[in-house]
Amino acid sequence: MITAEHLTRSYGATPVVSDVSFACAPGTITGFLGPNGAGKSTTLRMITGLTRPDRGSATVAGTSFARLPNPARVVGTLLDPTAMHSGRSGRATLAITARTAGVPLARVGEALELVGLAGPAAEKRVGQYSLGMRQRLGIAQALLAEPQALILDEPANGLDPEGIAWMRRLLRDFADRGGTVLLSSHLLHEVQATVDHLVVIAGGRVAAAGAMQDLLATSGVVVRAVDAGATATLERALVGTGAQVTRADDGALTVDTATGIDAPTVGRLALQHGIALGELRSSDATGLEELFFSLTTATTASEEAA
Ligand SMILES: Nc1ncnc2c1ncn2[C@@H]1O[C@H](COP(=O)(O)OP(=O)(O)OP(=O)(O)O)[C@@H](O)[C@H]1O
Repeated sequence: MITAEHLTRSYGATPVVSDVSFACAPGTITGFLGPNGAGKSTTLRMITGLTRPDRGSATVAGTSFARLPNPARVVGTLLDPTAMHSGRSGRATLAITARTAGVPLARVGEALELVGLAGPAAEKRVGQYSLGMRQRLGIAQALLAEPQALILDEPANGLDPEGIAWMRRLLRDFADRGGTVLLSSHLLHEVQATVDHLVVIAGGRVAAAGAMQDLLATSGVVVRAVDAGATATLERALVGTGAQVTRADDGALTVDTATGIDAPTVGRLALQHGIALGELRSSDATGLEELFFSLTTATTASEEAA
């Protein structure tokens, strides 16, 4: 189990992470999703004891990271693959980690095999590795001491599609054996097929969280007026029916179908108000994309207004 409770951090006067709380259960993969600069790395660094929160706390397996006697055996982390010593080989890098964590050296070969870096690649210096190879080595390092949890910051960075599919299988297998996975990404399509749960962060705050299926269910009908000036009228009319409406920067309104409103109802309402529609569709096909987009832009807009 990984928990974050009210994690809050500012740099100078700028709040970077504000009151972020969530929990990741064993046997699941949680995606921590947000645009660049949303506060993902800062949150993961607070969970892993690298950055001190101004407020709030985090635990892994019931204990704060700093109090874990041998953290590598409890939680494998991949936070910055470019921070590895470039003069050492992949094998030597893992051997040092193994010694530090008290893991038998035989495990190094197994881990290299597991991430597809066995053979000549293992003997190359890390400085000669591509970003994808560094990510694989970082994942080997995280898995080396056979932890029960994994915290990975943008693990798909630099991986090709085959690499992303490989990582997906590896993480699913880890979770199926009871492990807890928390991984961050700024790309929705990267995590969409991988994770069971999502925590969406925007502007340092949790914008949405829950099971993937539940989050998909909160998407609905997307409607857009031809004349941008009519958007506010349309939004008011929709809200007047009790619908929940989110407005994106480009004027598209997403109407939550959970409140019972459907596309024909939205169309009729627009007609009653004399509003010509340029777009009216169900957002099912790209539901999560709409959700991610609307949540992140909505949060940004509300912050600007504050
Ligand atoms: N040590 C620091 N000092 C000052 N500002 C920082 C520091 N670390 C992060 N920030 C700022 O905090 C904000 C959030 O950064 P963070 O790296 O947590 O975001 P992120 O969601 O991981 O983004 P990305 O996807 O680009 O890595 C950014 O505006 C960043 O510039």
